[in-house]
This record gives sequence, structure tokens and C-alpha cells, in this order.
Amino acid sequence: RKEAAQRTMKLHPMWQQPIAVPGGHCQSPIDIVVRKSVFDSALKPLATDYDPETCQQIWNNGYSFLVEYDDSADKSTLKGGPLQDQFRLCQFHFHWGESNAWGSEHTVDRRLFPAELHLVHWNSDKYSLFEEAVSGDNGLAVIGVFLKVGKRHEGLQKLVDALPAIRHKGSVVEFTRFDPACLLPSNTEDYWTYHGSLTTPPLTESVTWIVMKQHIEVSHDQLAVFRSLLFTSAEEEVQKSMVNNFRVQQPLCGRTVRSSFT
Ligand SMILES: NS(=O)(=O)c1ccc(S(=O)(=O)NCc2cccs2)s1
Ligand SMILES: [Zn+2]
Repeated sequence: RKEAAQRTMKLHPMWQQPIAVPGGHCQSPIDIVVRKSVFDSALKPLATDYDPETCQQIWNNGYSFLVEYDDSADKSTLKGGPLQDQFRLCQFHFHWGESNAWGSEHTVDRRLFPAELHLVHWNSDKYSLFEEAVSGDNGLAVIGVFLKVGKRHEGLQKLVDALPAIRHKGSVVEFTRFDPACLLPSNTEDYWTYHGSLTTPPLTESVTWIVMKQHIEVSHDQLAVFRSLLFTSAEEEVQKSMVNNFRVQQPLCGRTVRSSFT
């Protein structure tokens, strides 16, 4: 009877957890239907103020790789855009495919990109720790940036060069003086924004998503190094390539996606 129950409840291959959160009506990612987005003239340009000195480490958490920042003070911050409060950068990470044909979490008119960058921030006006903000109202703001394959991204190369040292799940290395602003597109005025969730457990619906209209370019070889990472730790006998670490698009459930541009 347990096996039958397991079969009927769709389990995500990665987490062995239910894909849909029971009762979740604000889940992410979504497909952004451009012609259904609503222009809002009150939406301001993003105001990022990142301090590279707060960059601390890079590590493989068995699902993606994360560059973590010291968020014990308001040193690397995000304001403006659709936000009323000040948010602190705590980490950034990526999602990508096994091929350049797919890999992003959000899509634009069903268009997939080879990868997507997420810069994760928490509301330091309302909360005192990331852990509190994760499940709090208006707790998080995540900037999503699409990656396309093209010319080499010079700023990304320092990060790419650090990846072989964290091939396995659980590995951590020191990583300092990296300015995440170099990963933002030149145009930070044009974006879509909507209310959604984390795209991995705990899947909490505390996220103001800010998805940039303009993508950044990285080279095929740089993306290939992402794919050389492993989901598995050094002890596991079967090594699995870290690819396709994205969640499928979720129902919009009547939400409105606003755009900062016409
Ligand atoms: N994809 S996303 O930005 O909606 C996040 C999901 C979970 C996040 S976490 O910061 O709580 N955990 C660290 C991470 C887990 C998986 C990738 S990063 S961020
Ligand atoms: Zn993410």
C-alpha cells in the first residue's frame, strides 16, 4: 500500500519530496506571459549597493553552488524596484541544464534559457536573521537574471576557476572580494516582478521575485564547468553530474506579473 501511495504522489527526483506544496497558490518559478504582464509606472529602478568585502565563501550544497556573503550588517543591500524595505544580500547561486537548450527556472513566453542566476536577499527592516525572513511575510527578494551562451563573461571567470575545488556536495572554499554587481545586466530598469516562493524546499511563499528583462552572456566553456560539478559527496560510490537543477514552472493561480517597462 505504501508503494502504491508513493507512486500516486508525484515525487521530485531530486528531493524525494512532493513537487506541489499542499495548498500552495503562490509557487515559483512561473512562465512570464509578456502580453499579460501589467505595466506599473510606480516601479523604480533597482538600487543595489554591494560591498565585495562581504564576500566570504563558495560551496556545493548538493543542489547548486552558492557564493555566500556576510549579512551581519547592512553592507550589501538591495532597495528600490518594487520594494518598500531594505534587503540584505545573503547569497547567490545558479540553475542550469545538461544542454544549452534548457536550464532556467523562469521562462518568458515559454522561452527557456540555458541557465538562471538568483541573488537572494532578506528584509533587514522587518527581520534580524535570514532564517526568520525565509518563512516571514515580505521576507525575501530574489533577483533572477537569465544567462545566454555567447561571449565569455570576464567577471564570472574568477567564480568558474573556483568550481573544481568544490566538485563534491559539502565542499567549501574561501572566496573573497567578488562583486556580484558584475553579474547584473547593464539595464537594471527593465524587469518583471511578482509574488512567489523559493523554488527548492522549504518552498516558502515569502519571495518578491524580480526577473530582469535583459540577460547576461557567458561562454559555452564557462557553462561546461558548471556541469562538471557533482550532486554527490566524495564518499558516494555513484557520482552524479550536477545538471538540470531547476524546478518546473508552477501554476500562476490568478497572480499578476507587473512590468517596469512598456
Ligand atoms: N532558487 S531560490 O532562489 O528560490 C532558493 C531556494 C532556496 C534558497 S535558500 O537560500 O533557502 N537555501 C539555499 C539554496 C538551496 C537551493 C539553491 S540555493 S534560495
Ligand atoms: Zn535559485
